[in-house]
Amino acid sequence: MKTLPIISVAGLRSQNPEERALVAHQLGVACREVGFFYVIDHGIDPELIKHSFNNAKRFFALPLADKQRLSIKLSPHNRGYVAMADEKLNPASGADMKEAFNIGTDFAADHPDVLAGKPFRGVNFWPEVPRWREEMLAYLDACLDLGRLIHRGFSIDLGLAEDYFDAHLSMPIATLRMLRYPASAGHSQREDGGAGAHTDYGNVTLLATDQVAGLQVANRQGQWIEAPHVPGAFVCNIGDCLMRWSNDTYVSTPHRVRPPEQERYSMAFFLEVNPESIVDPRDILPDQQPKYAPISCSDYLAYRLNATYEHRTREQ
Ligand SMILES: O=C(O)CCC(=O)C(=O)O
Ligand SMILES: [Fe+2]
Repeated sequence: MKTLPIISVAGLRSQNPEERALVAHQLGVACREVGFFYVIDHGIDPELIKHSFNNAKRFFALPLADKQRLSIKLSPHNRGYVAMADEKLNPASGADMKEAFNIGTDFAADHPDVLAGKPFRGVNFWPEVPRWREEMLAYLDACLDLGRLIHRGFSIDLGLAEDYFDAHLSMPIATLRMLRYPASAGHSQREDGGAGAHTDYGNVTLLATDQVAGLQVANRQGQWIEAPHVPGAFVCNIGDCLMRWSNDTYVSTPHRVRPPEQERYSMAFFLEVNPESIVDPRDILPDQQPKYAPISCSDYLAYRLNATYEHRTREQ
């Protein structure tokens, strides 16, 4: 495998079940074989994507002190700013030369789940940039709709009721992460210096990239292949939670970002399911011997994030 498959998901919106089944089959093959594919004909307005990239740039251009005031270290709910070299996606390797900003499903400070301190139910941090909040929430919502649609394809492929995941995606943990990788100008020694090799934690990730190369994906032979920018496409990949839920039927695949020649921006939308959803392989594949014990989505995600960020587990 030298290139990633490109899948048009328009057929998932068809009234005709055969057209939906055809796309579901293509998704299923990709999810079993590589866990990575490009999604085209996704229906998200290119203007919205363009505005979102511009907003990400406007955020990263703020003075460091303004960004640090929104630090992820102030949020137990995985929201906020991650400074340059503050994250190691592969702890065995070095620090990632990138900065990031996370927003999630938007909750008011007086929402009952926020007041109750439920995991991942927290307020977002907002930069003081005009129209920023509205536009980024519109983009997050559009990604969420697309994520739900793709899950319909997974359900068909896995032989489940077509709406199987709908109940698990009614109020999911959804994170939009803007990323900026500085230009290395050929100086970096490490191939994984932008982002260390890792698998994603949730169900699916929808990644929008700019035109600067950098993302690499491991193929089954353990070789790193380039995942170049494909105009108008999202890079979509399976995360560990869906791999676990599907008893390893679908695979989450390691990927990394090499230090780009020029400054590079990307936006990753990570979709998990509802925090209280129980991820149990027996529910998806009742005839198989389960390889994993049941776990709630929020417990699984907290366990994975705690391994990535020291600040989450450090004694206060
Ligand atoms: O920026 C990219 O191309 C990939 C980012 C990524 O893999 C991640 O944030 O999980
Ligand atoms: Fe990733």
